[in-house]
Amino acid sequence: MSDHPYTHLLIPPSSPLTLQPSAGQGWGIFATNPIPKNSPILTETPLFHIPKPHPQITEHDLYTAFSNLSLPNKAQFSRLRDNASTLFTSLTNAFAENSFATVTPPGHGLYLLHSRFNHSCIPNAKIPSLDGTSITSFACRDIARGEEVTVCYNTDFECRIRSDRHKCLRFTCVCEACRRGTAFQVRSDMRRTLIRGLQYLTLGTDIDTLGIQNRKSGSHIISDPKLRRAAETMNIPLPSRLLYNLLIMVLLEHEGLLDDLMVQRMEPGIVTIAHFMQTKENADVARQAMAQETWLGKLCTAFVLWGREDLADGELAVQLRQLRQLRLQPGLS
Ligand SMILES: C[S@@+](CC[C@H](N)C(=O)[O-])C[C@H]1O[C@@H](n2cnc3c(N)ncnc32)[C@H](O)[C@@H]1O
Repeated sequence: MSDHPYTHLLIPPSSPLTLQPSAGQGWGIFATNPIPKNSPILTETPLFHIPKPHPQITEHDLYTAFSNLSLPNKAQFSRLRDNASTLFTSLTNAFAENSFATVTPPGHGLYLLHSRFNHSCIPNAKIPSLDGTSITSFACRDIARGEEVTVCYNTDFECRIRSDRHKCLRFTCVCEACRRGTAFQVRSDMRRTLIRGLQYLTLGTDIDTLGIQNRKSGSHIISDPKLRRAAETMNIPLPSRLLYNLLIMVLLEHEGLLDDLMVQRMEPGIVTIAHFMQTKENADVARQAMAQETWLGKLCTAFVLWGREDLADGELAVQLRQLRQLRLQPGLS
């Protein structure tokens, strides 16, 4: 182990991290000190950046980029191994396993250290989308000294079950949510199936068809045809919409996925739904629910709304249908 090429990869002294073997997943990055939730973990600039979409990046582009590196950087690059074991068979393979997409400028960069983070379906770290070519990862929950730092390699895994996730990953994930035969894994699949169904009810479409017109819908998720039709035509009443969204938050929390970034993404929509209600009794319950401290508290308080309708249901359905039309137009997101 002492002479493994990764022991020569340079970690900035300011980062509380070390590289070491990780059971069943090659090597990984581990915390050498506690890392508090929301604090930065590691900032890294790419060894090189290629301003092209991935399929257009050729072996020749990579060879040119490699040739232009300084000698110490060439040496760093030469330490990369396929999952810490064998040499990569081509620059294209090495780049595929060690690069991240950047948004501005559009392209892909080769990041020696962030590519050493192993994947977890319940990660403790995140890498926000890249503005500029420098990456900073941060802790999405408290990380203990000695704990492995992990990120989720895909963006929509919160509503995908184990078998579905493994098709996307191309390796057999060994994280807690994937360890077969455990009670946690069984419950995890149940929670993620429920989240996917609840998303169908609130968005009117399945994750696999989101934003795509005329594609086979994932409508098997909701078996009741009446409920499915109501979801697809955006006719789910506001009180149910609120309950479905609160239930998603509770399920995400139980799954260990409700970090601050997720709350920032989800909360504004839930607050809007609560404020949109026009039937006074509903609006009063929604206000009381939203004043509760925890997501479970909000859900329990809102539960009396189950099965109710609201005066604003029709107006909301029209607005949501318009919004969906806009999203489906090319160039709009
Ligand atoms: C970008 S590398 C991560 C670092 C790698 N472990 C190393 O030693 O260089 C991605 C590869 O690590 C392995 N890996 C990452 N996360 C894993 C996980 N949760 N379970 C099993 N293998 C994992 C897989 O072989 C994957 O193709």
